[in-house]
This record gives sequence, structure tokens and C-alpha cells, in this order.
Amino acid sequence: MAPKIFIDGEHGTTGLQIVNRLTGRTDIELMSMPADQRRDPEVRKAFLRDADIAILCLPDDAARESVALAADAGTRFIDASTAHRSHPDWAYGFAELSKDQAARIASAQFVSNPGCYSTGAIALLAPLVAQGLLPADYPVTINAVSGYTGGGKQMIAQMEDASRDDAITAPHFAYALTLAHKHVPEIIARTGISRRPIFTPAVGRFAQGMLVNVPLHLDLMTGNVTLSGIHAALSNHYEGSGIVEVASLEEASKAGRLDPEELKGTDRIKLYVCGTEGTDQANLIASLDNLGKGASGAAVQNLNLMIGG
Ligand SMILES: NC(=O)C1=CN([C@@H]2O[C@H](COP(=O)(O)OP(=O)(O)OC[C@H]3O[C@@H](n4cnc5c(N)ncnc54)[C@H](OP(=O)(O)O)[C@@H]3O)[C@@H](O)[C@H]2O)C=CC1
Ligand SMILES: CC(=O)N[C@@H](CCC(=O)OP(=O)(O)O)C(=O)O
Repeated sequence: MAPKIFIDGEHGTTGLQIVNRLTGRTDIELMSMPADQRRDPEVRKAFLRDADIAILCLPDDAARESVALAADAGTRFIDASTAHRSHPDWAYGFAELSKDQAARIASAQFVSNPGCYSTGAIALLAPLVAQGLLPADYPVTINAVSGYTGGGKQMIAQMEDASRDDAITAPHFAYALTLAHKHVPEIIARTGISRRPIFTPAVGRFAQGMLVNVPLHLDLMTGNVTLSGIHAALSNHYEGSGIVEVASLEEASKAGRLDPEELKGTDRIKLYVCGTEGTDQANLIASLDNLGKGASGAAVQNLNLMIGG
């Protein structure tokens, strides 16, 4: 029998993207709740308990509530919110994190989907820590720009409807100025770095796409690290992946500029190792769609692993 899949929050930004990816599939039964009942806890409870897998596309508190409503019924969860990303009992839904991670996701009852910025940062950092190139206490800095859909329905409305009192008119703005962005804990937990990274995100006036930059001083890394060495470490780690691509050093050196919309509409992520060979600096850049590999694409990838598809 096809597994029953319920998307709690199916009418939100992430939920709708997942519905679009799953509609028409015959290997699953996609459950759907009437839109006017989406905030009724009793209706949600019934759907959550009847599902084989529930994909939570909700704010953190509502996601915790959904888990409490149905975990004892054996429902398996993919939570797209921040609520469980550093929780030791939840499998982290970044299948390329290590060679065991896809199997861990496949057998888990609880899977936490990574944050969009975290996906880029962890994709760049985790292999370097695991392979001993980046000391755990390296002072990591992460600078990023995201499309505005990363802020969900509310930010989309603020960016697209100039008549609102809270309309945002800027073409680009910096935020998380207190350096307390919600993705920092999962970046620490899932890369193995011990020193809290400085994370400076920004939003641009484009809907989907993102660039995550990690600039590095090579002389503060372990051993005689070069651009080629970093490139080799990332290429080895992601060899054979159809989802994570490491651009060649030649492509990165000739790029000149990178467009955050490059992978818009895809569920892939592309990593660039930039800089000048022979110098002491590198800039590692991850390019992805915040709603693709940064959210809904990753959720569907995790679902496929969980149902053995
Ligand atoms: N947008 C992105 O790029 C990413 C988002 N995420 C995460 O995914 C989750 C959803 O985000 P996003 O889709 O952007 O948010 P949206 O605001 O677009 O959608 C949230 C959905 O949740 C519903 N909802 C809110 N509160 C409750 C509640 N108490 N009970 C039931 N339903 C509720 C909303 O209903 P209503 O329509 O009534 O408001 C809406 O449909 C968040 O945790 C977010 O952090 C993760 C990665 C990337
Ligand atoms: C542009 C923007 O506002 N982005 C969101 C993060 C989007 C994301 O990855 O999602 P989670 O909310 O699931 O962590 C933010 O910075 O809070």
C-alpha cells in the first residue's frame, strides 16, 4: 500500500512547494486538509495520526505541537522548522553530511530538515572539519544573501505589496544584526566547530536563490592548506552525488561574479572554491535555491529516503 503523506502547513510557502513536487506521484498517497481547517488542532491531530509520514511546514511552536499530537501513534516526521535541528534524537536531514547520513534518515522516525543558510554553510564546512583541514576552534565567518521567500508568507507580502504599512522598499538589506540568527546552533552542532561562527545574512529583492560565503585564512587552517587541497577535500566528499556539485577550480576562477538565482527552481547545490592559488586566502561559496535544497527539495529527498523510493 502506498504510504500516506500529510503536509502540515501545506498552504504556506514551503508546504506549497512540497505539494507541487509530490502531486502526480503514484508511489505515495498525498493527504490534504481543507484550507479553512488548517489551524484546527483536532482536525490536524486526526490527519497527523493517520499519516505514515507527516511533513511539518509550520512555525517552531506549531511543529512541536504536531509532534506531540502524533509521535505515539508511530507517525514519522520530517520537520522543516528550526525546532528539532540540534536535537540528538532527530536525524539531521542533510543526506550528504557523511557516508552514513542517508541510511540514518532512511530508518528514522524523526527527521529534521536543515535551514537554508545552514545547508550552504554545513555543505562547505563539515567535510573540511571531518578531513582535519579546519580546526574545530577556527573563527568561522559566514556571509550570505537570500531571496525574500526565505522569510515565508509575511516577508513575501512585505516585499511585494508596497501599500502595506510594514512594506519593505529596500533592494537589499542586512539583518540578524545581533549575531543571534536561529541557524547558528545547528551550524555548530552539525559541522563540529566549537567556536560560535559570526553569521551575517542579508536579503535581496529576488524571490528564490541564495549565496552563502565562508571566507577563510588558509594559514589558520591545519597543515599546508591550498585552494587545490580544499577543492580536493570537497570533491572527494561529494563524489557521485547528483545533488551537490563542486565547480572545478577553473570554473570558479573564471566566474567573475556569481548570481544567487543561478540554481533557482532546482533542488541542487553548487560549491565554489574561489581565491588565487598561492595566496593565504580562500572564499568558499555555496549557491542554492532557499526553497529547493534549502527547504522543500531537501524535504522530498528525505521523504524518498524514508519510503525507500
Ligand atoms: N521559506 C523558506 O525558505 C524556508 C522555511 N523553512 C521553515 O519552514 C517552516 C514554514 O515556513 P514557511 O513556509 O516559509 O512559512 P509560511 O509563513 O509561508 O507558512 C507557514 C504555514 O504554517 C501555517 N501555520 C502557522 N501557524 C500555525 C498553527 N499554529 N497551526 C497550524 N498551522 C499554522 C500557516 O497558516 P496560515 O496560512 O493560516 O498563516 C502557513 O500555512 C518554518 O518553520 C520555516 O522556518 C525552512 C527552510 C526554508
Ligand atoms: C530570508 C529569511 O528571513 N530567511 C529566514 C530563514 C529561512 C530558512 O531557512 O528557514 P528556517 O526558518 O526553517 O530556518 C530567516 O533568516 O529567518
